[in-house]
Amino acid sequence: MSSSELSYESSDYGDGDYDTWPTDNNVPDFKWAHFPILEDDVPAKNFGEQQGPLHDVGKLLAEGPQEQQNLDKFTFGGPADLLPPLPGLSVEGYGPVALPIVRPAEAKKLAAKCQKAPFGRGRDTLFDASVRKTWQLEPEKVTIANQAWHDGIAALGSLIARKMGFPGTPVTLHLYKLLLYDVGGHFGRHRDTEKEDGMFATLVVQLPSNHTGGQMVVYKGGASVTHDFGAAAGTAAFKCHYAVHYADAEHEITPVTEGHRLALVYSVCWPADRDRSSIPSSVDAEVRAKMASALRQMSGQERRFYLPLDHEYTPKSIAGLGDRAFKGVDRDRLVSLRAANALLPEDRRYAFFIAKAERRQLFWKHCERKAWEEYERPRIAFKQLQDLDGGRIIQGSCSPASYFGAHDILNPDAKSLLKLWQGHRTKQSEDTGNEGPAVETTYTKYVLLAWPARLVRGLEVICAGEDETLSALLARGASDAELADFLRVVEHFYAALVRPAGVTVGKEKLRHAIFKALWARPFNRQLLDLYLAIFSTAKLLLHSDRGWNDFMRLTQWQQAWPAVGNRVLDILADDPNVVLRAIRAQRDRAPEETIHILVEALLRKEHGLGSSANDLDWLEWLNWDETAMWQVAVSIPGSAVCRNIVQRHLNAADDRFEIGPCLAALRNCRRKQPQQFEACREAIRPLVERCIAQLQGQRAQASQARPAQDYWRFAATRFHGDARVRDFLRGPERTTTISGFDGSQAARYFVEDCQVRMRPSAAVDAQKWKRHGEPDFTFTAAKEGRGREATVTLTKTDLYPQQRELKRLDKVKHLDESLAEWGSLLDPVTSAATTSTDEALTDRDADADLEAVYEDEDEDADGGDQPPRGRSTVGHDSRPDADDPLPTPSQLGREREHSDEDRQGKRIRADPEAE
Ligand SMILES: O=C(O)CCC(=O)C(=O)O
Ligand SMILES: [Fe+2]
Repeated sequence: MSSSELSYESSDYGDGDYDTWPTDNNVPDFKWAHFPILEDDVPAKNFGEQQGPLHDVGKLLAEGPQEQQNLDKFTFGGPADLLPPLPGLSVEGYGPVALPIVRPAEAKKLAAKCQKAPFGRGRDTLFDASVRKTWQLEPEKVTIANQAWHDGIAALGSLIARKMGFPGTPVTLHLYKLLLYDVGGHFGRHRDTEKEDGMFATLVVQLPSNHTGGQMVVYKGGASVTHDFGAAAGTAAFKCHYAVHYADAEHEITPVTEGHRLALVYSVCWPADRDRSSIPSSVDAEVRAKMASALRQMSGQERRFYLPLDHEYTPKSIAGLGDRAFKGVDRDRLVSLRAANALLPEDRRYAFFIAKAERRQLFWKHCERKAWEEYERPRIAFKQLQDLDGGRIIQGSCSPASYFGAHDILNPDAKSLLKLWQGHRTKQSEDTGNEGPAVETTYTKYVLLAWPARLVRGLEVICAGEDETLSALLARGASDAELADFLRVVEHFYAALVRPAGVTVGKEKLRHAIFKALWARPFNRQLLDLYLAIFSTAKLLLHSDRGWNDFMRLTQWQQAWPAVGNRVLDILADDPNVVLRAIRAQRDRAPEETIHILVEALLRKEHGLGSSANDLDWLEWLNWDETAMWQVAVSIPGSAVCRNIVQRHLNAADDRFEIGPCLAALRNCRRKQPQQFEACREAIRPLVERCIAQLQGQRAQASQARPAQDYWRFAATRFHGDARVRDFLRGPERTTTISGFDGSQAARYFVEDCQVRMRPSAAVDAQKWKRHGEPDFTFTAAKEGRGREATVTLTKTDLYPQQRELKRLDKVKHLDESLAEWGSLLDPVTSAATTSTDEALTDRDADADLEAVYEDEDEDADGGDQPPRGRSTVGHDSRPDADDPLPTPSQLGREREHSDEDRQGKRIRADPEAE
């Protein structure tokens, strides 16, 4: 908006009974008078729909027939040829008035019969000669004797109707005041009050007058029109002249500089019984049909839209008359829209409402830059919704504005944003202390709202407020059916609006109130389903502690949970992050079952937790480990969690997984929840079977004795001394003789070196092997001969191959035991009965099973003189004992802090080839 447009202030002046917007915000403007805010305007091409049905409707409305362009001649006038020059005017207590008045004494006498004319500001009636200076007389004190005058006035009514674009409409003219101006008489810029129902314009008839000045200037937007009442033509003294302007047009009467001016003011009104359907639509049938098809399309998409009205209206006229107060293009557009709407099938029609729209924007003065700046984006609100004839008000103080998108504005004239909103403006100033002064500007303007008729119940709920509607329903003991009806509306609007935007707060209060209401009444599946349809994301359900508590109540609700539990889990599974966050925040105070349920939700979805490598991170983040997962998994009835974890491991490409925690959990389950054991075992079976198959493979390999020809091959030898010795140790020969020494001394050193590298103490004492690490060779070295003839004879000893064989047998035994145990867990007969085996097995460390992985030292020929590594270094201490009560998540979390390092080595591979 340009500053010139903004800098004019509509003064709230009018007649004594001036009717204005509620003016509580209207602070006198001494300090803020001309704050130079330059709000950036937005051209029509940058907002609203640019292509699509609403845009089409706008274009069709703008197209209209040509005369529509003239409809809005907001003011017109000229010589009143339809009126006789002499009305036969007489005034009570004065008698006939001779026109024009020329003698000051007469004027004075007439003025004595009149009152000083007041003007209104806000709700007050004031006298202030600097604003208005004229004499006025009530119509009751005026008589007009000339019948031709009355006929002329009636004819003028028809002319006005025609000029304003509704030919044939019998508008009526009511004499409102007689006005007399002396030298200096004037009336500052103002808008007229709509003095009576149906008044939409003002007609001024200036009686033959002998004066200069006293012209009427009518403003609209940035433009103005001046009516000089015959001054230029020199006819003022001999004829009547008239001017008509819409009631909302601002106008002023310039000061009379000479002589006297006498005028009659008429209110121009719609006929009292005006029937809306009698107003002809100015669009032809073809345009109407096109418009109908665009409306139909929009209504099918449940689109809402609004049309900012072009004219200004007072609350009184809108409240009293509804759309009958509409003027010019507003009236015509509404007629067209309604005509097109009427062509639609009933369930596709729009319902139209008039609403008072407010566009508020806060500006503040930047202290340093000394400039006014936009403080925040403008806020729009629609208030005081009423249907077109004003008969039905939609109650409530909530604005449905957020249910209209940025594209839902109908802008037939392609006005810029600020032009569109230009209307009544109020300002409220605030001192915000250090931040400097702030000014809130509010543009107020009536709009036509279009809302799909079949969804009007939704509009009612939105306007009344969901919370308020619910409390009202509950307060009057609404039935389940009524509650369901309400929930359906909320579902329709709220869910559709909020869910895509991901809004989580705001309606949390409503969610809680609804849940409380459902909880308080006997279980009703339909209501609960609606509740879940509205709050259908993990965020919406678990938002805040209150959300969590309600969720817990739901899980413990005996009839409800079995009915809707699955659905809830599915909802939660869609947003694992939210669930994880909730678990983390709540687990110290939540009952274990609730945590279990949430974990189950996490594991439920194919793409939920458990389907990617990140999942392990999630668990880490949760401070949960595999053991805890299994503990939870097997303890959940139905063991859906088990199936999920199992599936996750079966799917994992690298089949990296720990069977230990799984078996421990399974054993625990057999002891603690025998009734559930069967289901868990079946869930876990595929995984255990796969492990058994792997163990069997390992056992098959381990059970094969070494072929005789390989007996003296110490294939894994890592001997870092002389390469000849290493090659000998790795080879099939038992003895070899090495020669070519520089002398006896060199041969002796050679022998010593061999002995050192063999770590003789370990080599001779098998019992110490475990402690010092197992050597991967045993041999003796002996020197023979002297001088350059000296040789060293190396002889492999039996100790190493024997230990190797013992270890192999041990491994076979170990694998047999594991296989027996795992088999027993899968075998229905033994697993159901044998508690003794059970005890024995549970005492054993489950992870020892995995140490039995076949160590094929032949493969293991890398460097380094470390003893062969033990395969599995699982941190046994870190894992809760299988016989302990199921650990709570918090226990697990605490425990984890101490056992991170242990756990590093915990994930091992069941597949020996992969190591
Ligand atoms: O004096 C006139 O012509 C009109 C005065 C006027 O604007 C009013 O009474 O509201
Ligand atoms: Fe006026």
